[in-house]
Amino acid sequence: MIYQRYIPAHELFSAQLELLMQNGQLPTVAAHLIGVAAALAMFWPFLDPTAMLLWAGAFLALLLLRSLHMSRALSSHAYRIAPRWVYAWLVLGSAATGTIWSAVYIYAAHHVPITMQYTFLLLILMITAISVGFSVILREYFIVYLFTAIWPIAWWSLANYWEQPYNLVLGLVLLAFCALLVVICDRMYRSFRNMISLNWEREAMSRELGELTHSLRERNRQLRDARQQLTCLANIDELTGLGNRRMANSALNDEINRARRTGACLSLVMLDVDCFKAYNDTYGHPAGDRVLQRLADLMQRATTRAGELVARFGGEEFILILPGACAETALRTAERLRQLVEEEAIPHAGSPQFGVITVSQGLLTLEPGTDAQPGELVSRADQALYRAKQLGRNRVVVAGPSPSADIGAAPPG
Ligand SMILES: Nc1nc2c(ncn2[C@@H]2O[C@H](COP(=O)(O)OP(=O)(O)OP(=O)(O)O)[C@@H](O)[C@H]2O)c(=O)[nH]1
Repeated sequence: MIYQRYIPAHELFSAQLELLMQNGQLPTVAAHLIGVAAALAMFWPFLDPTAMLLWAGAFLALLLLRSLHMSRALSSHAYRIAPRWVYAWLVLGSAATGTIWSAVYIYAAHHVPITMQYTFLLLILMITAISVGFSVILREYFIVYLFTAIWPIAWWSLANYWEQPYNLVLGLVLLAFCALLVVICDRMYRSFRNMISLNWEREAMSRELGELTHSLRERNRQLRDARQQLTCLANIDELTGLGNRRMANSALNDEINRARRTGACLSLVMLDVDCFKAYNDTYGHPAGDRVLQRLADLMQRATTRAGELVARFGGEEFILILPGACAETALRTAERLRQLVEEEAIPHAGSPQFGVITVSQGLLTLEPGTDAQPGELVSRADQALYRAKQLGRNRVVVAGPSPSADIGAAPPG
């Protein structure tokens, strides 16, 4: 469809019909009404008034029918559904009105003065000239009118050349007039058709462009979604739904830079499940997985402040990044988490000291104005965690300036 640039013949025909009816409906009725009124005024003294009124009534009824036909065809879109049928009726109406005018002229020629007769002819020619303006959209439609309204008068004039002095000349002039109008009408018809085709092509192209833009937008959206999904997959730990090590590293980097810029504190907690190997050995690996998921929930409950992030750093080790938290606040958070885990009371027969799942944590705070690399911070927090394990597990150890200065903040209760 996108490569089609020429209007199909049936669509061109329907468009011509539509244009003809839209533009021609009013001028047709108006021109013929003026013609009827003028004919009545001119012939009233010479012809039988009753016959004239009957004629005018019949003509008006015909005009009304034509107008109704056009309105119905336009509103029901019949010109698209059954264009041939609509066209046939239009041509029939055109032939009927043309025939009426020529018949009236020929009849009046025997009953009215010659000046009146020629004035009437001028009137018919004027109506024809008005018609040419819009009815050439469909060449044949106009030609039918021309050959029913003017052509018979021309031949009648030639056939009766002896009756009136100018009949011969008039007949020849009218024949020439018909020929001229046919040529003009053909030219106009071609330009109208080109205009419709061009219009159609422009509309088709802008429609295609619209569809193309729409599908490109849709494609972009899909790509954006896919990218988001990929980013998500690349940063999320499948088991716990927390961020993974990759996300943690990137967040830590960002937070160190932010802390450096704003001069705020930044704390970091490394957390490890105690005696987890024993748990796996006792309860099985799937049960161990479920414990990790429950712990992930607890860690999220303990870190609700804006900007705080929990990630799975690897295996059964987790990291908590606490932007803006100085040592005291961070210790409170870590301790609350330790208690939450303890209170969760997940049975752990393999934990000789506690009998439930516990966690050890190493906490490190980056004081304002201190510079450090992410790896260095993680390593120092890890050392504090190692100390927590050494000191008996289930506790938080705050990293000091050196490993020997680490502070075991929360002895097991
Ligand atoms: N179920 C489960 N176990 C895991 C996962 N990742 C690591 N582990 C287990 O975690 C255990 C870690 O054991 P260790 O490093 O020896 O430490 P631990 O037994 O926790 O002892 P401490 O750390 O000294 O208290 C190993 O048995 C791993 O198999 C996991 O995704 N699911």
